[in-house]
Amino acid sequence: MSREQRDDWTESRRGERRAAGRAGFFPGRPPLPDMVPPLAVDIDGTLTDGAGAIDPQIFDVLQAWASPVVVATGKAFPYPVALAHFLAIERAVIAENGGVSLVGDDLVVHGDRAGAQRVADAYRDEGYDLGWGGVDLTNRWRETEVAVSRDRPVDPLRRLAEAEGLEVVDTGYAYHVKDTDISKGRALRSVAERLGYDVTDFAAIGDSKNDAHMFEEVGTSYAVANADEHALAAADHVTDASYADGFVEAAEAVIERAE
Ligand SMILES: O=C(O)COP(=O)(O)O
Ligand SMILES: [Mg+2]
Repeated sequence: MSREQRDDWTESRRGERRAAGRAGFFPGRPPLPDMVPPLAVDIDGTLTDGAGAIDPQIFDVLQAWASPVVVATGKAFPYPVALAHFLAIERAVIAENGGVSLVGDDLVVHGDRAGAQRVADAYRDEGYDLGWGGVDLTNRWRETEVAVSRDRPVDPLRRLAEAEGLEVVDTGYAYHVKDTDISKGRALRSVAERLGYDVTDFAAIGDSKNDAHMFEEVGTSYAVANADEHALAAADHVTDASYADGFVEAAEAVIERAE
């Protein structure tokens, strides 16, 4: 299959799924309206269940969503790209807490890894490892930051990060050593423009501190019930349900407001 054929196939699949979604063909789901806001959605703690696995119920919602869906995560770039690919939704992703963003073939790296790498090297020199075991798939593909397991000491990490003018963000899944001016919110402003929207057109759904900047930028934001204090404080709304159940609840609330 040539690239053009693949892209045509993806476009037609996306059209079929959206048509199915709008016709209410998905189990137990009313038809989705044509005009819904573009959606920015976090992965860990939002599209997952309590054990960290992607919850299949999110597939129908994201595939049928009639406006762009931006997957915005603290994870390294390959993770959201793979999720968008296998969902056959457009490639509009934010990775590394806003350090990298992609819209179609337009890839922007908003930072660099050098400072965070110096922090990681100094942390190791003090006798701490990053906590990911053998092959470090958490950091292997990172270009703008370094993530450390939450079961490792955070005080020396914060001290070393501050000495480099960097910050440590605890997402509930990892400690991220990153530039202070990089965020999902700043990257979403860029992605929205590249998609032809204003960032305030978006609805955003997330669960932790690294989503708070995004919540402050968008038109309406939802924290799922399992969110941390930072996300709960920054969100316009909080769902009753947790994890992916909370995501579906928030998505349905966005739809209701759009009708
Ligand atoms: O990688 C993390 O620490 C959290 O990832 P998330 O932004 O998708 O929740
Ligand atoms: Mg999260």
